[in-house]
Amino acid sequence: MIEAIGLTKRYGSTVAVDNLSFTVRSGRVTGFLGPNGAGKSTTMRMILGLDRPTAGSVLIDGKPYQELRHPLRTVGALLDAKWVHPNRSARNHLRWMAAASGLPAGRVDEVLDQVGLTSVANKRAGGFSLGMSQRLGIAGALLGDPKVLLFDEPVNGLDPEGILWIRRFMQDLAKQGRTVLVSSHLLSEMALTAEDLVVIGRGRLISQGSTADLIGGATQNTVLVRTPQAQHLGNALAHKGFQVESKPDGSLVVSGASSDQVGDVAASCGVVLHELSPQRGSLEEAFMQLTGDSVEYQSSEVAAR
Ligand SMILES: Nc1ncnc2c1ncn2[C@@H]1O[C@H](COP(=O)(O)OP(=O)(O)OP(=O)(O)O)[C@@H](O)[C@H]1O
Repeated sequence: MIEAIGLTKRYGSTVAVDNLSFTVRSGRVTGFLGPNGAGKSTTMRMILGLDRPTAGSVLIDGKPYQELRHPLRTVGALLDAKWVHPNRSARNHLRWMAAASGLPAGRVDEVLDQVGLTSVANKRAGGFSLGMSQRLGIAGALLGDPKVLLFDEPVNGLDPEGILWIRRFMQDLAKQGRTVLVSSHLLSEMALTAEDLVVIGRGRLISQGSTADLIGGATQNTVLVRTPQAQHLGNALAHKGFQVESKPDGSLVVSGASSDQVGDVAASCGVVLHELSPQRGSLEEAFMQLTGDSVEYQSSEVAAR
């Protein structure tokens, strides 16, 4: 578990992280979201003891990083996948990491296997594709078999296959009971990967909770209906107090009603339905709704909305 309590970081007059409190539970993937400059990387660095909070604290399994008895066996991180010696092989890079951290060399081949790099273990890491570099970075994070894992933008620049691999891998790590915190700009990807979300803006907490609740709370669910008797059904729904919008293609979008309610109204007035589908809001919509005022540099078009 990760617990931030009143976490604050100032760089001169810039408040990068501002009295931030949140909890990241074990056994789930938690997405860490926020507009550019929101303070995600700074928060991750403070979790890892790489930056000292100006005020407040952040605890890993109840302790600040500096007080962990076996830090690398407790928490692993992928912050920058290109952080390798280009001429070292993947295996030697990990051997060097293991030796520097007092971890058993036997872990190296295990983690190479875990991330699917065994066949290229003796190849120069400098020649690796971005996807392979990310896998190597993840292997490094796993060396100490930690219960807590942090990934900063792990899917940036990856192709769909690489993105899918990382998604499944993170979900598997969480299923093993680990705490997995992952920051990403790819919201649709986060909606699929993360069960919980922590959303920040301008260094402050905007929202935290389950992905489903966050999307449900910040967006409106509607029901799309297609029927050859649109006018008749539209009138009946409006009569029931539901809000109905007619689309140019003749379909109806009903707000304030469940698909069951719309179906019941249709049946009660003998209307034939060709489609009845609940429309859920997306994480993109929820994110824009939640972070609208927290974007550091906004285009005038967005700002004017
Ligand atoms: N070492 C530093 N010195 C001064 N200001 C900093 C430093 N590190 C971060 N900042 C500032 O703190 C704020 C938060 O930055 P941070 O990189 O944590 O945000 P982020 O959410 O990770 O952004 P992005 O999504 O763009 O990576 C920004 O205004 C940034 O300019």
